Amino acid sequence: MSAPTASATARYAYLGPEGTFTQMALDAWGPSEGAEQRPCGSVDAALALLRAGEVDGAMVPIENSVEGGVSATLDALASGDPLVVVAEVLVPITFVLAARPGTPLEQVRAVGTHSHAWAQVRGWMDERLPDATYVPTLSTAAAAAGLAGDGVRDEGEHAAYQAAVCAPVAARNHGLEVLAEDIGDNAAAVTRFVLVARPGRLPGRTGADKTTLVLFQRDDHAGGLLELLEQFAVRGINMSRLESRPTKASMGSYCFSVDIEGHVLDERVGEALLGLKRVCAEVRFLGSYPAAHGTAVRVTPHTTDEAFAEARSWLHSLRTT
Ligand SMILES: O=C(O)C(=O)Cc1ccccc1
Repeated sequence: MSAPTASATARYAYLGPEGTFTQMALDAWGPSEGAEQRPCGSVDAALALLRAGEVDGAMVPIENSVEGGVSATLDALASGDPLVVVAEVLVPITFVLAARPGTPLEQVRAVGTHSHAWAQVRGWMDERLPDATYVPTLSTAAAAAGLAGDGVRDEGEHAAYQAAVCAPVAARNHGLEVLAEDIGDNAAAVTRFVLVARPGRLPGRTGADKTTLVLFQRDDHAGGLLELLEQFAVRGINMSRLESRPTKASMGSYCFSVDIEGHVLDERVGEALLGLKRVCAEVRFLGSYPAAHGTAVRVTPHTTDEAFAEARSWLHSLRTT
């Protein structure tokens, strides 16, 4: 099937409200003029709309260069009705500290934001607001909205924090004052977002592709993880992410969430999947899609499609003569 492109009539859910980094990723992914954007309060809510068929795709954060994997997304994709990643987007992140107009920095005792944003401004906070406590919110823009009193249930309800860490656009949207700009500890911080769809849209091969898998072991035994990893190693497949997540079935039971370089249509990836299928209790295929960096995967001479085809025809000749 063809690679997905943003379509004017399509409907996309995203981790909202308006002004999140996830919305920036959705805007950066495709020309969304005419396309419907549906902000959702959580990653789970966005994926539920997708599973229910109410939207055609959902943009969600999956990983960032400072804090690692976004557990809510990894877990939601590892269970429930199958979904697949059809595109990835990298967004450079710039954080501001915003407050209701007239709030001096000294009056900030608590700060609201998304857990991944907090992890990226911890150094700045330690230096400038060492006594401030952290109040987790479902997104950075939700923290800004809560501060401004926008969208709160009860008129009298006020946020339990005096400042929010959010994108400059979220501060603007809610009429907040920026107390400090560029407060991220790592200027090179990047977050990776994925566009998820219901299965049935396998993006074409580009030569610079990634495949995402969740691997469930049959049982817990010595060398179990090695057994999974060697399926990639012997076929010259590089991994770009590996995380263990609890399966939630029992204490100590983990599955492995993995990104590898290559497309399911590549022979070496197909062969690795066959190997994994034999040794795993379950292999969940979460899609093959173009890598955002666009750099072609380096393939060693003995793991090209041609090398596999040649070996297969040699075996066939042994069996048929
Ligand atoms: O809360 C947001 O704006 C998001 O899109 C999630 C997030 C939070 C922090 C860094 C990157 C993405």
